[in-house]
Amino acid sequence: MGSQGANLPPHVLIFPLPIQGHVNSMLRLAELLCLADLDITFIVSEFSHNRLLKHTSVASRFGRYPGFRFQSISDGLPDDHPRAGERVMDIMPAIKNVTGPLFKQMMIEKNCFVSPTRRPITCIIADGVLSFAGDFAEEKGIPLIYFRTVSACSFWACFCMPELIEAGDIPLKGEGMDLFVKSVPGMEGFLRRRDLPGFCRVHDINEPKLQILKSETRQTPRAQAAILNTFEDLEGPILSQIRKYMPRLYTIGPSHSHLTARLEAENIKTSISSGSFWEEDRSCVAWLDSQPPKSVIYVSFGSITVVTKDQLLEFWYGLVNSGQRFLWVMRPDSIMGKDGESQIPVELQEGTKARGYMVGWAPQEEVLNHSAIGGFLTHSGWNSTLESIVTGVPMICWPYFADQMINSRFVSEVWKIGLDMKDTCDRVIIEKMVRDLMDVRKDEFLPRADDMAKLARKAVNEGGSSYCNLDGLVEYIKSMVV
Ligand SMILES: O=c1ccn([C@@H]2O[C@H](COP(=O)(O)OP(=O)(O)O[C@H]3O[C@H](CO)[C@@H](O)[C@H](O)[C@H]3O)[C@@H](O)[C@H]2O)c(=O)[nH]1
Ligand SMILES: C[C@H]1CC[C@@H]2C(C(=O)O)=CO[C@@H](O)[C@@H]21
Repeated sequence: MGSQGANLPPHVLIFPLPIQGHVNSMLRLAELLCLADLDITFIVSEFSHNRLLKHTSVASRFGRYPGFRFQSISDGLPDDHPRAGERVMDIMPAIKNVTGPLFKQMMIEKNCFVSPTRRPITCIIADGVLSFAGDFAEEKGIPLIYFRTVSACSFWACFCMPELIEAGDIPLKGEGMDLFVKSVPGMEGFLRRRDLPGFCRVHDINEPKLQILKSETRQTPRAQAAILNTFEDLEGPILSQIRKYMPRLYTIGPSHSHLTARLEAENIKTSISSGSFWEEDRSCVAWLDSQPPKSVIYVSFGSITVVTKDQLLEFWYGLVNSGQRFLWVMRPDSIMGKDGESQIPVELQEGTKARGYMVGWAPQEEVLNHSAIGGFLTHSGWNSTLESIVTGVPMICWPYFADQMINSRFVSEVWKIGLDMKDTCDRVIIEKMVRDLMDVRKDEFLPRADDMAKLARKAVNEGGSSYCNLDGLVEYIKSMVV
């Protein structure tokens, strides 16, 4: 590198698993690093890139950072693959077998993205489930940091999978689901088998989803450092366990409010940018404007959940019969086996007209921030959980798969900011839980949710744990440049 090159900033390659929740949080990390004047190459699948360009302002959002570049790559799945429901797990072998070799070839052909104005990649920040990126980094001697986009509690339970297998807690055969699990240190006494990450719900330990998550998670410590989208006051005891294996662990979350705080501090005026793969229907904000404070329960199951028609009806009756107002996000691809318009019972049509509003995709952060929202019926995806925590909105959790199973247990039993409805889908239970959250027990949940929201905001503002950790991460990335 010539004398001018020596002044160039570090060049970080960021590589998320290309699904909504992961791309969202890695884009926020990318923007936080852009604000620290680092050069970024962001690897995104062609499928996700097209969605982002179509439905978001990502081009103008990152246009203000001259050091930021997108680089697209195939995710190994055909264009018409649903990338939702059970079939989302197809992305794991596809990305390893197809994207992995393409990535290696791209890095070699492009000389690690060197240019007259950019250093070759000085550090790779890869999604914690992309071990092939770690293999490449190790082979080429490039410093490696893993960013696992789920909760610390889910990461830690996955890390303990070998011990869980040894103890006979997995494979979960549908029996003894309420037995407490003893081999996840720090979670004794409240974690039941049914709360383990959904990947443990297999009949045979050789099933690929268990084996993939076990090996991807256990290889994390080979990275020089790890990043988690959480904060110390939320998951401190679990973070202490993880640090026994990975002492250089940066918690920088909640990343969405961290980004807002840093942009405000820099006086950069911007609207919330969600990185959505679907068109946001903003009409729901106008509807919320006309509702009383804390009167509406927001219902959304994220970007992957698929429900059967029977489950849909149970939710619908439960919501209508609760007598509460509701705003419901129903993604166009979220109903299993939808075949034309089926007849919607008249009482549901009337109940919805009177107190409900439905959209295909909402500006979720803005919705949760709205004064009319009093509760969130969620699938417990980690981004949704954090967005709810930051806004002090109590939750009813209906986890669908993966980390959601354990996140929901933490919401109800550890943080006590909501109710866990896992493994049931019954209109009577839904009606009761909605009434409890929004009315009967609201004075129990709201103050605790409010306290946690204050801690979250403290973490991401100047002097807070996530704020200081991000500064530490930037310094560490700078120190890696040779
Ligand atoms: O109408 C909507 C619904 C959702 N969102 C956003 O979409 C994201 C959804 O993320 P998340 O809640 O994490 O759910 P998933 O999309 O299901 O995310 C996947 O990725 C997460 C992070 O790794 C995991 O925690 C989840 O279990 C996994 O399903 C959030 O930022 C929401 O704000 C919207 O903007 N509008
Ligand atoms: C499709 C799933 C495979 C791994 C990811 C994950 C994780 O623990 O990192 C949880 O659920 C999904 O987001 C991903």
